[in-house]
Formats: sequence, C-alpha cells, structure tokens
Amino acid sequence: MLADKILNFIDGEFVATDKWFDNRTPISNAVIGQVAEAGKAEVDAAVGAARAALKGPWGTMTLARRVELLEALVAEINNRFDEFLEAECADTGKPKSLASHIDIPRGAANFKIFADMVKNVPSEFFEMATPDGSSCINYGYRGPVGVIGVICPWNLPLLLMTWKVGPALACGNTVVVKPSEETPRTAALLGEVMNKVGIPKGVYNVVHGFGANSAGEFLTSHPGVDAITFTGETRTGEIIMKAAANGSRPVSLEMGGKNAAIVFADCDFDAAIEGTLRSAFANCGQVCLGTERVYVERPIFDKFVAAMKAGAEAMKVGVPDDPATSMGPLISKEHQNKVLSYYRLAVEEGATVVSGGGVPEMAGELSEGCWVQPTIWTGLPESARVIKEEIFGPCCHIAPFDTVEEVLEKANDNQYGLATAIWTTNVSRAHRVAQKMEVGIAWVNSWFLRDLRTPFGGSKQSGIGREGGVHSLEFYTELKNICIKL
Ligand SMILES: NC(=O)C1=CN([C@@H]2O[C@H](COP(=O)(O)OP(=O)(O)OC[C@H]3O[C@@H](n4cnc5c(N)ncnc54)[C@H](O)[C@@H]3O)[C@@H](O)[C@H]2O)C=CC1
Ligand SMILES: O=C(O)/C=C/C=C(\O)C(=O)O
Repeated sequence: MLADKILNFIDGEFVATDKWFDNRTPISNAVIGQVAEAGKAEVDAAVGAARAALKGPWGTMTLARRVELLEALVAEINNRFDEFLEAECADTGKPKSLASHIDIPRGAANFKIFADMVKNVPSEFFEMATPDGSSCINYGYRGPVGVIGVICPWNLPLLLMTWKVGPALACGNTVVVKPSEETPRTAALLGEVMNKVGIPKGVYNVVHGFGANSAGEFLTSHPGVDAITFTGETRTGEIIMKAAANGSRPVSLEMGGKNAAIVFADCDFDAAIEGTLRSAFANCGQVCLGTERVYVERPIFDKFVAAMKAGAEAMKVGVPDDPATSMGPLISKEHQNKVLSYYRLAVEEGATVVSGGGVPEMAGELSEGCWVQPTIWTGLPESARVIKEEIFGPCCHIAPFDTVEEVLEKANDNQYGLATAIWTTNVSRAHRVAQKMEVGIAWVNSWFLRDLRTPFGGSKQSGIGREGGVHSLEFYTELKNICIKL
C-alpha cells in the first residue's frame, strides 16, 4: 500500500511539518500523496541527530557489528523488495521490468559492496629508521569524516541515494539525505528499514523539500555538515560547491552529461544497435550516462539509422505494471516541457526527424501524463544547441564520420565529459579511442555495465571526484597517518 503522507525521518522518528507539497505520479500527473517539507528547524534537528549519533553507539561500534547491521539492511531491502518497487514506480512512472532489474537490486547491492569493502580493504604501512638508531612504523587509519549531506536527483532515486549512503555508513559516518522533491518515497521507506534492523537513531536522516530557500539549501549551508555529496544538474552542483566553500568542506559532484557513442563499421552491428537503443532510451533517456550523440562510420550510417528507427518505433510507451512497457514517462510536466522545447528546437535548427519528435497518444487519464516519444534526428551541424546541451530525454542525434581524428574531435568538443560507448571489433583501436576520449567512463562494446568497485564520475563539467570501490572510501573517510616510535 502506498503511503499518502510522506514524512521526514529524523533521529529514528517520522516527522510531519505544517508545510506540505504534492507528490504526483508522472503517468497521469495526478496527486498521489502529500510530502512534509522540512524547514530550517527540521534540517537543524536532523543534522543535530546525525552529530549526536557519531558520539553515540554508532561512533563506538566495532567494524564487525557495523558490517552485520549493513548486511541485515540488505536482507531487509530484499524482504521488502515489492514495497520499494511500488514506491519507486509510483514516483517515477518507470517500468517495473526496469526497476526490478536495476533500481531496487542496486539499492541493496550498494550496501553489500561497501560492507564487504570496509571489511577487506588494506592500509598502507611504512617502517623508517630514526636518527637515534631506532625505528618507527607508520600506518594509515581511515576514520569517518562526520555528518555527510546527501543531495539526490529523481532519475534513479533509490539507486543514486544508496550509492552515497552505502559507503558513507560503511565508513562510520552519519547522513542527512535530501531526496529530490519529485521522488521522496524510497528514501522515506528506507527509514523504516533502518529502524527494523536496528541501525541506531540519528545515523540515517531524511529531510524533504526543494533546493533554493528550502531543505536543499538549508542542508548544504548548514555548518554542522562536514562533507556534501551530490548528483544532479551541473548548475546546481556549482551552487552547492559555493556553499561548501564556507567551512572548506569537501564535495563529491556527479553532474550532467552529453555523451557520445562512436560506432565503427567493423562493429557487431546487432550488439551496437541493441546497446545504443538502450543507452538512448532506457529510463526514458533520464540517465546521466545515456547517449544523446551517436557518431557512426559512414559505410554503415544509413543501415544504422534505419535499424535505430525500427528499434525506436518498436518500443512500447506505457505504464509501470504492463510487462510489455519498454519506456515510461518523463518525471514531470516541467521536464516534459523542457524536452519538448528541444524537440521543437531540433526542427528549428534544421534536423531531419527520423522518428518521434512529439507526444504519444495515451488514453483516458494517462493523456495528462508526462509522455514523450523516443526521438531520433540526423542532419544537424555540430554547432547546434541540440548537439551541445544536455536534454535528459529519450532522444539522440546520429551523424556520420570518416576518420578517427574527426570523430574524436567532434565527440570531445563538449563542456561535459561523463561517459562514452565505443563499438568496434578492433581491440587495439578500441583502446586508443577510449584513452583519447575526455570522459570518466568509457565502455567498449557495452553500456551501463557496472562493476561497483570501479571509479565512477565525470571529467570537465560532468563532475568532481570519483565514487565507487576504494574511491568512495577516499571521500567518505578521513585518512590519518599514525606514526609510532618503537
Ligand atoms: N544525474 C544527472 O546527471 C542528473 C541530471 N539532471 C539534469 O538536471 C535537470 C534538472 O533536474 P533537477 O532534478 O531539477 O536537478 P537539480 O540539480 O536541480 O536537483 C537535484 C537535487 O538538488 C537539489 N537542489 C536544487 N537546487 C539546490 C540548491 N540550491 N541547494 C541544494 N540543493 C539543491 C534538488 O532539490 C534535488 O534534490 C534535468 O533536466 C537534467 O538535465 C537531473 C537529474 C539527474
Ligand atoms: O550506476 C550508477 O552508479 C549510476 C548511474 C547513473 C547516474 O549516476 C545518473 O543517471 O545520474
């Protein structure tokens, strides 16, 4: 049963406020719940509870016990899998077939991987001779940073929130999470799971609200927050970085992308089509790693465009419960308007619309939903805004290329540098192109194949820092050298 009131979670308690905002489902834009907006007082209470928990049982708990609790959390998320699925799909409208394979399992896996990691990670050790003829030993000790502010987006709500909360808790920190105003449900549900498995009060807190002059800003500007981790739009990341400068607090920023796929004529054609369709249209194109620019070697260009068109037109746009649905709606009316404005702009800029370009016909109350068609363009100049700017919708532009130098020049000519997918059977060329791409993540003959131990993050305006594996430990721990004279 979906909750009709979504509350803040502070110091182990669900907390209402006197200010509420609507929770809508994007499949029909209908209001399906009310969310209690946290004000300064609630944010202050959440940060205070998180600080107190560091000094309470959480701060003195053995690593072994912490790991046990995180493992119990994984088991309980899996026990309540269907509730998480229902909540995530209500907020986002994404197909259950997608969320049950990606979002919810990753919500659990993000705790498991870091529980395993903190159990097993080694530390550096040096022995040094001292002037008095004796010696000293040095070893690195990783302690928690303190209270972590976690600011989350709406595209993969549970996945991206736990991607930060998992390592933060594994490293002994406490957190205050500000979920996106569009998708508050799974963060609140996780509070119930924290209580059930016995995570001490104050370790995990959730404050709901918006960005500027609301819970997001109150949290990131709060002096009691020791570090901030954020996923979302680049402009928001810049604002958060400025807030973090007060008090010299570290930030980890995972931001936008305008990712290019490069398809060589010697690729496994079917695999390249399947991967590119997925990277352009999965989650209705609302994945920061998604492909919005496709460069295809000229000999296979026409065949590739035709196969992409057929693939896009075979997709079923529909509701989460329908197993035949391959694509859900965008997150909100506001985002639908943004994406549709780019669909119009593409035409104004001279694009050929190969497929889509509008809103699909939906019946009854669904006609009020935030739907758009999967869309493919060709024929735009590289200077077009549609080629340069992140749209974050189910759309891509396909352009031909003739040489490696040309395609590298075009693919790298962008303010963002998050990810790429390179499709070729020439392994040597794959390495060379991957190394020259100005991105944080390069997939070869695949897309979104995620090993959670690997560094994850973007270059240029796509981000600052890397999370994943030991790279998360770099951010979520304070590394101290302990030097002992023998
Ligand atoms: N992973 C990604 O790269 C994502 C990129 N986007 C891009 O961002 C665009 C806008 O989406 P939004 O969700 O509105 O992204 P956003 O960056 O505005 O919001 C992300 C989170 O930051 C919070 N926030 C916003 N302003 C803040 C402030 N001044 N201080 C503290 N927190 C603040 C929001 O409440 C939300 O929780 C999308 O159209 C898309 O282009 C959106 C979501 C994810
Ligand atoms: O697999 C991950 O950890 C993250 C995937 C996607 C994003 O970060 C995003 O779309 O923002």
